[in-house]
Amino acid sequence: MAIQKKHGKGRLDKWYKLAKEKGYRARAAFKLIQLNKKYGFLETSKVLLDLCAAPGSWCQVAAEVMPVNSLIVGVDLAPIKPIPRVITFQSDITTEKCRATIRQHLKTWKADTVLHDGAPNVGTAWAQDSFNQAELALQSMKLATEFLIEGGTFVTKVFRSKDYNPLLWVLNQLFTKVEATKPPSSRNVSAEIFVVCRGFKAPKRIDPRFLDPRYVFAELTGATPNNEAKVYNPEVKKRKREGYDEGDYLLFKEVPASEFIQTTDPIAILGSCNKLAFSQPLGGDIALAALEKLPETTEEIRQCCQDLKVLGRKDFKLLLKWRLKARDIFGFSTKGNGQEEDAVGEEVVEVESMDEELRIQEELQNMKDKETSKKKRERRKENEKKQREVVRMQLNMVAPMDIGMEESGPIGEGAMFSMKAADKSGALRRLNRGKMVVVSDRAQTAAHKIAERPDGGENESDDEEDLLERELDYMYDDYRERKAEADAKYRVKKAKEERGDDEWEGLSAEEGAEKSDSSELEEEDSSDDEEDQPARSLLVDLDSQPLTDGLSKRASAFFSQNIFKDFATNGKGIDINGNGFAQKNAVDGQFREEKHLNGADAGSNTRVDTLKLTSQDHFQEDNDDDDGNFEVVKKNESDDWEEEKRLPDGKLDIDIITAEAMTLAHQLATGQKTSHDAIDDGFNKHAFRDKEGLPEWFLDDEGKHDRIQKPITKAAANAIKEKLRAFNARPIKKVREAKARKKFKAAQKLERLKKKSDMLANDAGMTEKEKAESIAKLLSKAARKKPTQPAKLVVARGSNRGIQGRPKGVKGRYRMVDPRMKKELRAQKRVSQKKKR
Ligand SMILES: C[S@@+](CC[C@H](N)C(=O)[O-])C[C@H]1O[C@@H](n2cnc3c(N)ncnc32)[C@H](O)[C@@H]1O
Repeated sequence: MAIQKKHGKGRLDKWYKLAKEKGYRARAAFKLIQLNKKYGFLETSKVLLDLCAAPGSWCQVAAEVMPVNSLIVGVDLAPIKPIPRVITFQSDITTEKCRATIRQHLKTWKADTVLHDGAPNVGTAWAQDSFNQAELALQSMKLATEFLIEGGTFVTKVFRSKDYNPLLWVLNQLFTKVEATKPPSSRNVSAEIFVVCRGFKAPKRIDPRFLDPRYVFAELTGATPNNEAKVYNPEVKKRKREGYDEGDYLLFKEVPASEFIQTTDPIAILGSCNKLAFSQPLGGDIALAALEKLPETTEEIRQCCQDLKVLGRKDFKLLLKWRLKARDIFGFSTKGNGQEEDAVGEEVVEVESMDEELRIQEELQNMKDKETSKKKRERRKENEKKQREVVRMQLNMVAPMDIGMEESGPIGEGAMFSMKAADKSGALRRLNRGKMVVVSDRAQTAAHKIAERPDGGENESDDEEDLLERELDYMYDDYRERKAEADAKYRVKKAKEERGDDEWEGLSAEEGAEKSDSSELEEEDSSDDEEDQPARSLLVDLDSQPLTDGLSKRASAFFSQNIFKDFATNGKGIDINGNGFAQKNAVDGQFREEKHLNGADAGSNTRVDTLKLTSQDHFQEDNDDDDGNFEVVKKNESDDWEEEKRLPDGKLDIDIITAEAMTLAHQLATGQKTSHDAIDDGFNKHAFRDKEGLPEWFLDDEGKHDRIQKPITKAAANAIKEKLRAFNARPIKKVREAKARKKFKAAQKLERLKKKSDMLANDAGMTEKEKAESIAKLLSKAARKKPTQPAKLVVARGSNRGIQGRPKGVKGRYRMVDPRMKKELRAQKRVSQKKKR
C-alpha cells in the first residue's frame, strides 16, 4: 500500500524519520522521551498506565526505559498491536468497563506513572475539539486519581484553550508540582501542550465536582461583550476569534425598534443586533405603529435601522438622539425632563455624553502616554548612566566608590566642564559615543533657559522625540511584516531568532527547587498525623472559595499558576543589566568560536575546557564586583534539550562552516595564534555594544553591518568551497530516502534473524551441532539473494498499442516493446545464424 504523505503540514519531519529509523510506531515517542529526559519519571516507575496508547509508541518507550519486570498497561479505543512486556487492551477510557479492566490488570498495585496522550476525533469545530480534549484530560485525571500511588506522576496532553486554566487549577490542587511544557518534537503549529504533574497528594476523598467537566469548565462564558466599543468606535473592527458567544449561535439578530426605545441598555442592542425592525409582529404592536408614524422617524433613521453593522459613529449618535426624542414623546424618563431615573435604576443615554466621554478618554490616554514616556525617559537615562559607570569602571577610569557619589569639585555643579550642561544640550550622549563636542556658550545659555522653564523644557522635545521614535518603530514593524510576507527565508530567520536558535524552554516558570523541596518535606512531616492534613481530607470547597483581592474565580485560577508565584511574593522582577548581557555575549561568543576550533584541532580539546573555566571565572568575578547592580540569570542545565553533539570517541562533533572559523582553526592548529589571542580578539568595542533603549531597527541594522571583518586565508576559503561542493553533490532526496528505506529494511531483517537464532540457541531440545547447523542454514538463506524475475515483454499491439502505464492483466515487472522491433531482432538473429553457416 502506498504511503500517504501529508506534505501540507510537513508531517514527514525529522522526528517522523527518526521514529521510522528507531522502529517507534509514532513520532509521538519523542515527546515522551523528551519529557522523561526533563523530568525523569520513567526510570523510577515500576507500574505505568498509558491511557490512549494506540498505536503504542509511548508504551514502546516505557518498555525500553522502565526497569525490567515493570508492569505496563496500555489502553485505547483503537487496537494496539502486541508490544513485548506491555499489556494492552481496547476500551473507551471514559467508561466504567475500562476502569474495571485496568483494575483487573493492576490487581492490588498502584501506578507510579499515568500517561495520557489522548486526542479525541479532532477536525470538527476548534472550540469543540479543545473542549473534548480538556474533557478527556479530566477523565484521564479521574482515572489517575484512582490508580496513582501517592507521590506519583501524571502526564497529560491539553490544548491551550480557555479550558486550560481551569484544568490547570484543578491539577494544582491534586499535585504538588504542576508544570506545563511543550517538547521540541511537538509541532509548533499544534496547540497541544503537556502538563507534567508530580507528587500526587492522594487525598482520601475528592470533591466530585473536581472531576466533573460541567463544573470545572463552568465559568467559561466570556466576559460581557464590549458593546460600548462597537458603538463608540465602530470603525475599529475587531475580528472575533473565539467563535460564538455561549448559548448564542445566531448570526443575524433583529429586534423591534420599539424595544430599542424602551430598553434601558440601548448600547447593548446597538452593539449586538443587526437590525431594528419596523414590521408588525403577529399580535400587533401599538408602540411600534406609533413609533413608525412619528415625524422624528425619518427616512434616514429607517435606513440606519436596516443594518446596524454598517453604521458609523455619527449614525449611532443619530439613533440615540432619535431614541431620546421618542422616549420624551412617549413619556419615558430621560435625564432632561428631570424625572427620578436614578431611583428607578433606569439608565438613560445622553447623546452629548458620547463627546464628553470621548474627550475624557482622550485626556486619559494623553495623560497615560505622557506618564509612560516620562517613565521611559527616566529609565533610559538611569540605564545610560549605569552603563557608562560600569564601562568606565571596567576601563579602570573610576574607582567603585565614585559611583553614586554626588558630583562636586572639578566635575561638580559649577565646574568648568559641567556635565549637567552638556547633558541638557544632548551633547553628553554624543560625547559618550566618542564624539568630541564642545558645548558652546550659546548652547549653555539655551540649556539654562530651558531648565528655567517650569516643565524643564524637556517635555516638548522629548515628546516629539518619542513620537518620532514610535513612528519609526511602527514603520520598521510594517516593513518587517511586508518583508516576511514576501520572503520565506526571512520568515524562517525571524522565527529562529524568536525561538532563540532552537533553544527550548518549558513554558512554566521554574519553581524554586528549594521551595518545592521544603514543601515536600513539610508534606512528609505531616503525613504522620492524618487529622492535621488538609490535603488528604476533603479538598478545597469550590463554592466556598473566597474572591481573592476582588478577583473572580476565573481570574484567581489564572493567577494561581506557578508562573505568577514569584511576583506575588517578592514583587520584584529580575533585572538584567544590559551591560551584563553584553559582557556575557562577548564571552559566550568566544566560547562558540572555541567550540568551532575544537573540531579542527583535536589536541586543543583540553585547552578549550580550561578556557571555558577561566572565562566563566572571570565573568563570575565581574559579577561579584558589581555590587549586585545586575543579576545574571544562570542557565539551567536541565532546560537544555539540545545537548552538545559528541562523536563516539567523546570528542565534540563540530562542523566548521565559515571561512573565518576555518582560518582561525588553521591558525590555532599551526600555532600562529593561541586560544588566549582568540579570547583577546573577542573583547572589542562590538562586545560592549549598548543595546538598552535603542530602537529595534537600529539594532538590526547594527547587527548586520557593525561587526569585525576578520581576515581569511585563501586556503581556508578553498577548503570551505570544497566542503560546500561536496555538500551540494549529495544524492537527491529521493535517492537518500530509498537508501534509508533499504537500510531500515536490512536492519529489520537482521533483527528478525537475531531473534530466530536466539530462539534456536535457547532451544533445549536440540544438540549444539543441530543448533549450529540450523543457525548456519538460517544465515545462508538470509544471505541468498532472491532471484530477480526477468521483466516480461509486452508487445505494444492491439489493445496495448499506445497505452500509458501498466497494461491490463500484467503483473510483476514488465517491458513494453515495439512489435516491429521484435520482428527486426528475430530477423537479425536469423541473418547472423545464416552467416555463421
Ligand atoms: C495521539 S494518539 C496517542 C498516541 C500514543 N501516545 C502513542 O505514542 O502512540 C491519541 C489516541 O487517543 C485515542 N483516544 C481518543 N479518545 C479516546 C477514548 N475516549 N478512549 C480511549 N482512547 C481514546 C485515539 O484512539 C488515539 O489513538
